[in-house]
Amino acid sequence: MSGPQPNRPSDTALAAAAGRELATFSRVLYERGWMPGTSGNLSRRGDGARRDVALITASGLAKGELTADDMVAVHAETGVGLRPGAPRPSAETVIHAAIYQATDAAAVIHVHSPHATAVACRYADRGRPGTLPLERFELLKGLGLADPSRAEVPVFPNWPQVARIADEVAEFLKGADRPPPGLLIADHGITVWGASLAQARDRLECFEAIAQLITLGVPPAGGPAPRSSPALTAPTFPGPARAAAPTSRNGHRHDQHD
Ligand SMILES: CSC[C@@H](O)[C@@H](O)C(=O)COP(=O)(O)O
Ligand SMILES: [Zn+2]
Repeated sequence: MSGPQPNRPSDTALAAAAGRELATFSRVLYERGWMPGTSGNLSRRGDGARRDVALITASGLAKGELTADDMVAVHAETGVGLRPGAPRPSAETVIHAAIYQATDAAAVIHVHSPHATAVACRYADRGRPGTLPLERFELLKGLGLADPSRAEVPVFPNWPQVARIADEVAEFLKGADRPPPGLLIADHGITVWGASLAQARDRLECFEAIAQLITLGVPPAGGPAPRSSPALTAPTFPGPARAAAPTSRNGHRHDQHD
């Protein structure tokens, strides 16, 4: 994004390219089922001299059908629209702005992916922000953490006033020492950031895959999963090389070690 401050992203070739990139990522995430209805929003911050500007998806549109003209230029760190009368920016622009203000992020993605949303519902500390500790998961290495063995993922209440969520996000990020690049909103979804849309998307995939394991019964932290967890009972495969393991009356398989 260079040249005069864009009123619409199509005002400059670079802004149009950024708008197309946002539309492409949005369509792919929509097609995964992570942006049902008109949910979800994406933004990308300008480079260099254009760092004060971010392009964000317009509010209330089907996120699988966006074009570059459906992106709105806002002030990156306040979320204030740069052109009155332009399409309305995402209702959650202030959350993106809080992240741009407190981190080095150049892209932010918010989706309602099912597993992250389920985990956000289950681990919410009702009425106040909390954190969900994550340990052990190999995919923590995909989050760019200083210490990939552990992350404390914040979980925020889904206040009806988005500005209140944004204030709590800003407060958390201000006080956190190298926080993970993602946050959960109870009963709502997940927001993830990175140095590019591709990096934010990769991190989002890692968060969602970890959340899927948690919804399958893997404890988020604190040692290995209990052997008795029904969702984690190992499948048995028939074959001549190994006799079937004896089974106790409660149906649990006794492992044989040879
Ligand atoms: C389909 S309602 C979902 C919205 O309330 C919101 O959570 C959301 O993700 C999309 O808001 P938007 O203003 O379109 O960016
Ligand atoms: Zn949302």
